[in-house]
Amino acid sequence: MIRFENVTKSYPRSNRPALDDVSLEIERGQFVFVVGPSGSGKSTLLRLVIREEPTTSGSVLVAGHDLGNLPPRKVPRLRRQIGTVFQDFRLLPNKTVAQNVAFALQVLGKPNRAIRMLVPETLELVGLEGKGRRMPHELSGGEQQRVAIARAVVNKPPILLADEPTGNLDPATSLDIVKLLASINTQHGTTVIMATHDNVIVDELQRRVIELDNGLVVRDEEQGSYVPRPTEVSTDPAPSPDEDDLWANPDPDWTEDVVRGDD
Ligand SMILES: Nc1ncnc2c1ncn2[C@@H]1O[C@H](COP(=O)(O)OP(=O)(O)OP(=O)(O)O)[C@@H](O)[C@H]1O
Repeated sequence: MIRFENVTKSYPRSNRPALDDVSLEIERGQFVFVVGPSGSGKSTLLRLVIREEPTTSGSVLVAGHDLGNLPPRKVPRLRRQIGTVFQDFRLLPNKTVAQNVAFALQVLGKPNRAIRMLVPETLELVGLEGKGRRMPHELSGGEQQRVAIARAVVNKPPILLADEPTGNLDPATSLDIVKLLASINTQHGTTVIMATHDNVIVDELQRRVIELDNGLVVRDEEQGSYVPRPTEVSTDPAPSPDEDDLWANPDPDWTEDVVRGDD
């Protein structure tokens, strides 16, 4: 379903590639942890899957489509197949929980009848039944992340990307959130790729683990754990959070496309 063929990604003004000749394949319905120290390339790997960034060399294929050959007008269609969840929730602060989730369907031009059915169904899936009228600031961090997950999956995308989704949560809440992602994976067959530093979670879930170090895949195990190596923390600054904020900076092509309802 997702294939990286000898993918190298170099950012301008960087003295080493963020991903260096990475080849891997993720089957439909898999749950995969991408682990590694800060700066090892985890977020870059996810960004390439939604074509937020082009590769420098090599190919990324999603459902058989080489993203390097995807015309810009088809990028919105790709992104509709991929839900995204981030560390910082990215909820719309002035909308209720239900409105946050509904908004993801409204921008896709879904009819109100479908929205009225899908929103409560999805809030129940993430354990937020009865909380649809709350505002985001009236929720705990774990609940806010559940809203973000509901928003990401309400359109039933086949792929869900989660970039450090537990980074702002305490250990018990983190485990609950990852168990929710795992249940979405098993119940709905959603392919889940989760970037994380959290070795406790990785050890608990015992799923496939792809470990990156300095842009290289150093380990790929079907059922693995993760032992972080404290000496390998990168000194490069992390990218600013706004750079990959799909919600704050929607791709103009994407917005136009969804407003037209172009399929
Ligand atoms: N937009 C960018 N411009 C320049 N360099 C970047 C950009 N984004 C990432 N990098 C660099 O690419 C490398 C990999 O970064 P990436 O964010 O993919 O790592 P990561 O493993 O997700 O890190 P973290 O766990 O801290 O989020 C780092 O050296 C980083 O500084």
